[in-house]
Amino acid sequence: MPHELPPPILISPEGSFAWDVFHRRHPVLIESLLAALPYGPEQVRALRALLDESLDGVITPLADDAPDAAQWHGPWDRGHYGKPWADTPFLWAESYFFRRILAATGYYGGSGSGSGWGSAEPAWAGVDPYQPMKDAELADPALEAAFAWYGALEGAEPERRFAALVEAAVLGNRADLVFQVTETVEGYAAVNPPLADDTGGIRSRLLAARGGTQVAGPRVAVICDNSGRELLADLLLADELLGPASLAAVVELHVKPAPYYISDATATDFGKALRRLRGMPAALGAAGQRLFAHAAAGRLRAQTHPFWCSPLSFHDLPADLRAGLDGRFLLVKGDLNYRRLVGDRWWDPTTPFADTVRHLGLPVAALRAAKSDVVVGLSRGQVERLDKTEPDWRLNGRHSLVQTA
Ligand SMILES: O=P(O)(O)OC[C@H]1O[C@](O)(CO)[C@@H](O)[C@@H]1O
Repeated sequence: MPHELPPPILISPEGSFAWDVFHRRHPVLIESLLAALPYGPEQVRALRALLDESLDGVITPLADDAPDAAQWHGPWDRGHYGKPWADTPFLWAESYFFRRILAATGYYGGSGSGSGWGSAEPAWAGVDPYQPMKDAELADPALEAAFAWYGALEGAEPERRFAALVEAAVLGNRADLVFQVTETVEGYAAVNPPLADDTGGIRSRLLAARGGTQVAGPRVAVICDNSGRELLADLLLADELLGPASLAAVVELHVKPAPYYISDATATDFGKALRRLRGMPAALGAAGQRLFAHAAAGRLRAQTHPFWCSPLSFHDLPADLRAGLDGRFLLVKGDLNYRRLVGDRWWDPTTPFADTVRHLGLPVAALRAAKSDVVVGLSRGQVERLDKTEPDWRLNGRHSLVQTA
């Protein structure tokens, strides 16, 4: 049944999760950026000015000569420039904040004054401000032990392998670096069973999509979220999809065209993660080798599109991207992508998942640890119990969802 879209989540009121992200998480984030790379006075000033502006100022547009000004001043403009940040939809404002970090650090060249383009001080151009944090996560020697379970899957039934790999891809989403700016991720053992678990449904849809050929499944488009631990798990899932069960003919990893939300995966991160995996021992390293071969054969592809760094929900997919996704099975990873998939709105959590993704017109699965207010597809009983026993259940990252439609 079609639902009217509920109201969007705004940054205000004070005390809401979105308010907390801007007023508690972002100040810590800006300090971490300043501590991570030796920025000069221009970048330091610009980062601090951005923070001040976002806490109680009005939204300044990008300079007209910013490389993506045409998008931000065109189809992505929702009339928020010149208005107070506090009155702005959370999704738009948070995404724009991350774009403005790139302007402030000079990622697109420029002085860091907020324009981000065309000045004579290009030293930080192309430098990912989050690279030190991403590199530290990928260099962690504990990763081998954290993925040791993978070796034990050898010889396991295909259903069990698939379920374990989906679970790892969901659990990997807990480890994102935005969340860790202010929250702690406990050991995986502390996680609850998923609030919704349609892992079996995903597998049967992929099998069904093989149709009469029985040779290979559909093209699967993974709308990636974080690099590091999450991307390693996603790569192992991709290997499984391309493996003997032939659940996918091709896996496209849709990564971000630029650094975004701290740990979001770019093509650089894809390369680094796959190299890290290939360097691991035994079954993990073998999976890395296979994935390199799949990449060379065109069965594993990293793809990107400017829209993945836009401040909009998937209701606004541009025509060229929508056409490029046609015929794909979408695997949508993570919390931010979930917000963009169903819409960053005050959904009644008992709204059926299928109703919220119908706008896409594509088969889709969402794999996500809950870290924001948006949630759909639960039963009234679940919601009442959680509201009573664990008031921050939507936000604390201890609950996950595996949903498909
Ligand atoms: O990496 P993910 O899973 O998209 O999570 C991003 C995090 O940042 C947020 O956008 C809030 O800052 C939440 O949605 C979530 O806590």
